[in-house]
Amino acid sequence: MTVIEFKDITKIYRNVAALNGMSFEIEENKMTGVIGRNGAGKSTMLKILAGFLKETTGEIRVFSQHPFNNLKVSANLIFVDDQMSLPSSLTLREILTEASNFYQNWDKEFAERLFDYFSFHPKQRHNNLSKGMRSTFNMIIGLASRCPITIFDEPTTGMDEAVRKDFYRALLKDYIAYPRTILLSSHHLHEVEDILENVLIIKEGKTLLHLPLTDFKEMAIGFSGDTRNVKPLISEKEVFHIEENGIDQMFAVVKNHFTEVELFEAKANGVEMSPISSSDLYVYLTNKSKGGIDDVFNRA
Ligand SMILES: Nc1ncnc2c1ncn2[C@@H]1O[C@H](COP(=O)(O)OP(=O)(O)OP(=O)(O)O)[C@@H](O)[C@H]1O
Repeated sequence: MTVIEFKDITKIYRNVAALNGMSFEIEENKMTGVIGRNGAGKSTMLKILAGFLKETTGEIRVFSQHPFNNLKVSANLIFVDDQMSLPSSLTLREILTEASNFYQNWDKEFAERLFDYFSFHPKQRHNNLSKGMRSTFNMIIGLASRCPITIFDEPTTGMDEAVRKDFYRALLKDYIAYPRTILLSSHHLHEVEDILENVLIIKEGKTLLHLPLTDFKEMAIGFSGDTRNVKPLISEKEVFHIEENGIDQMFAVVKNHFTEVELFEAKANGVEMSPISSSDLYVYLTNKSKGGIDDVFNRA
């Protein structure tokens, strides 16, 4: 069943177009990674979906309803990010108690176990926590609430390496035990790819790709070798990346629609083939059209 639908959504902030006609659908109880470079529009999209912001144009449905200021949506959705505002007058213990009253699927025992594991003190206050501890505490709320739609927007900001690993592990284990629709945004595909089922890649305010991660991992192939042999192989193919490697040598990353015979012939011509990791492919696909960092150093 589809729980989230975006149809041609735009969002204009004054004169900045953050979303440029974004469309996608999310099925119930899937874990989807929302991946994109800085400024791609991830947070804007997630905030529109959560009902915090209103789209400029387009059609959006969450549980078949328009999410902006919608009670059904807010009662069944949690949005976790590093700016999550929690009452500064309450202690962490009091915040957990309030959360247990608000979220109907709240798992008190699970929240307590996470709270102890991460060594929080019940009398600490949220606004006195370090950046990483705040993210960790917010993560506890996000997990223990077990909302039908759970959104984590860059949840690991400030967390150290060990806590990040614990977070992803806890998220995966809890999702397997209590399946729900989870959206997890990140700039770093490599960090989250082990736990995702689907990936939604956003570029310049639009959906670039939305597919199962396993398909994404097999989507591209790399060819390197003599330019005379590589070029004919990739002509009329979807090319994601090209590098010239010295004189008459090149490396190309292309969509993998090759037959066994084509690959056999390429190998016979001395072309080397390599798998492309999903994080490398993501970087190639989301590179800016203006060229690379080297161009900054090349004065005309
Ligand atoms: N409140 C705002 N007012 C004006 N422009 C905004 C506002 N919020 C976001 N933008 C702009 O909209 C675009 C998309 O921003 P958004 O925060 O959604 O991207 P993002 O993919 O989440 O980025 P990051 O990964 O850096 O957090 C950017 O150009 C940003 O500058």
